[in-house]
Amino acid sequence: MALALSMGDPAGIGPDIAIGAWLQRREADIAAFFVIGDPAVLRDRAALLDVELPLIEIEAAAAADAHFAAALPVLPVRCARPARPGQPNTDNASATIEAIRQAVRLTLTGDADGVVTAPIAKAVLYDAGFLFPGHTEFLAALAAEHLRRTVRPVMLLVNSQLKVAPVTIHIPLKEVTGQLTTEAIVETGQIIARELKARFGIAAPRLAVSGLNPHAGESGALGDEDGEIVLPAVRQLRALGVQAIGPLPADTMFHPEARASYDAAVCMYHDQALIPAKTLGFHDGVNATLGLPFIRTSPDHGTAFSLAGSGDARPDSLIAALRLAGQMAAAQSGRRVAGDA
Ligand SMILES: NC(=O)C1=CN([C@@H]2O[C@H](COP(=O)(O)OP(=O)(O)OC[C@H]3O[C@@H](n4cnc5c(N)ncnc54)[C@H](O)[C@@H]3O)[C@@H](O)[C@H]2O)C=CC1
Ligand SMILES: NCC(=O)COP(=O)(O)O
Repeated sequence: MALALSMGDPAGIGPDIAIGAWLQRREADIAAFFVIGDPAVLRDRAALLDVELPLIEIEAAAAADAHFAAALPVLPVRCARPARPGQPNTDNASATIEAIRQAVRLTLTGDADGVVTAPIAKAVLYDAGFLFPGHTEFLAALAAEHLRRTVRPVMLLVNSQLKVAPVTIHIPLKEVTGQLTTEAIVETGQIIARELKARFGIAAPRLAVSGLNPHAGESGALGDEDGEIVLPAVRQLRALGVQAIGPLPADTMFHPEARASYDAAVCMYHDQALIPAKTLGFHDGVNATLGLPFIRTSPDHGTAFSLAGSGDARPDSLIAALRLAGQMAAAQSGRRVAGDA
């Protein structure tokens, strides 16, 4: 079986990095994957990049494995309009979304090993009526439909230096305090601890939980949430058998000695988690969604419209995402795939 790679915004660097990852498939030792997207966009982008791209249109995911060594397999989802690099078009939003849907469907039916997503431009999809803040929340909704229960997705950023997850995800900063609850922190911590064991082979995961306010509230002088919301969550996690410490001041929990004391950091909001993640490992960074009934990884960067078709978009983060998805699939099934140590 192969991994399903949704094409992302066709005007962004998704096509460039998909081509780049396939061209490096041997030296990068990545598991087989197929793109769900528009073959014409990939052909045009390869021509613009001046690279030779053998591409094969497939009718079913099952055909991907057999072709992957010789050609980039593509399960067609065609764009409504020609994709112009760097010029996103809301008319193509439905193809972007359909590619994600198909990747999830094929993974849930067992026809693909996992979902890997190339970047979407959120504002472009919002303009086309997309109701979810990002992939993470959309994938959770698809998972909830499948499982017939609510699903809490956890956005785990992974690079060689750090694993870190925000509890609240894509919400305005002014709404963080209202949405941050002890229950949300506990659920997030439990999901991380469970999946670090199951998917990352960490037998006894240690979590470091950040505070919300400067200096984790400075004993309440700089905010009540650390004592009233975060501390009870850390205590509950410990009572549930999860090794957790905190609330820690977020500004001093990411230096090398601090990072050595935990396996994953749990932060209270998006930038508190993503700034250290992207600063410490932008090009080897992967965004993995935990808490889903399927594997999902993604490069940690966005659509980088100004780089589309330029030849300057590095495929490294996508390669890291494909490798991690391959390793997670192997851990899930107990078999070895490319990318294992
Ligand atoms: N998983 C996803 O679908 C994600 C989507 N986005 C979306 O991407 C759009 C653009 O977001 P930005 O904040 O500008 O972030 P961005 O990651 O697209 O770009 C940030 C900077 O990094 C550079 N960069 C990004 N990827 C690169 C690569 N592979 N090689 C070399 N340089 C690279 C860009 O040129 C830019 O200077 C937004 O609409 C955002 O919502 C952002 C992050 C993740
Ligand atoms: N900042 C990370 C990001 O935007 C990724 O979001 P998602 O589309 O993977 O939910």
